[in-house]
Amino acid sequence: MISDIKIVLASASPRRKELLNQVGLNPVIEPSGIEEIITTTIPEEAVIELSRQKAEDVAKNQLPGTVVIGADTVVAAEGKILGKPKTHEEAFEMIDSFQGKTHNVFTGVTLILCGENKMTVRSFAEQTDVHVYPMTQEEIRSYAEEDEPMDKAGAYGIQGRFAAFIKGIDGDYSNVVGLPVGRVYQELKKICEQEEKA
Ligand SMILES: Cc1cn([C@H]2C[C@H](O)[C@@H](COP(=O)(O)OP(=O)(O)OP(=O)(O)O)O2)c(=O)[nH]c1=O
Repeated sequence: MISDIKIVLASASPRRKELLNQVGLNPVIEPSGIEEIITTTIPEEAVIELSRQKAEDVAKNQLPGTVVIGADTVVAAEGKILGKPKTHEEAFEMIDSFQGKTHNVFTGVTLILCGENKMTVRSFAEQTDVHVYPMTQEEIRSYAEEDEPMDKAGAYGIQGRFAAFIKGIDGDYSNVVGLPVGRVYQELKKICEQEEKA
């Protein structure tokens, strides 16, 4: 049964843990220590690569039967990949680049089932399109000066005050918050079924 699997979440993001808790899963938290360096201009590839690095880093230390989950989220807007802003000024520029427009949020997820001698690895990327209302320069300035944007890809939190500027989305909401939890649950179910057959 899915509730019997030991799940290790290779992430420091409180949102990812909460999303797993929401569907009845209680992961152990072990953030990876990798440095996040993006080496491709294709967002789907970037998030898959980073999610895999995070999961592999943590999977090295696990007992057989454990499933490690790694994830990474970026925003793709106007042909650029946006991670977390380093300064409030950068947060301003990121938001200004997509206000009044539609951008894409990608979360890459890697699940690793640790075995006696081998690791079974599954990765995927999920896309959600986010439509943002036009914002005044003052609205952007005031939001970008807060703490809320600073630990988030694209410099906003759809689950926070930035909801005031969200016109709508196409795709999975939880994917924007950092983990497409429905798809993760379904993948975990498949792993469970395979384990039961083996
Ligand atoms: C776009 C968007 C992103 N985010 C968050 C999700 C991710 O936590 C974060 C992107 O950073 P990530 O590098 O994907 O994750 P993280 O640094 O928080 O955690 P770890 O690397 O340890 O796994 O942005 C929101 O919470 N709301 C949003 O609307």
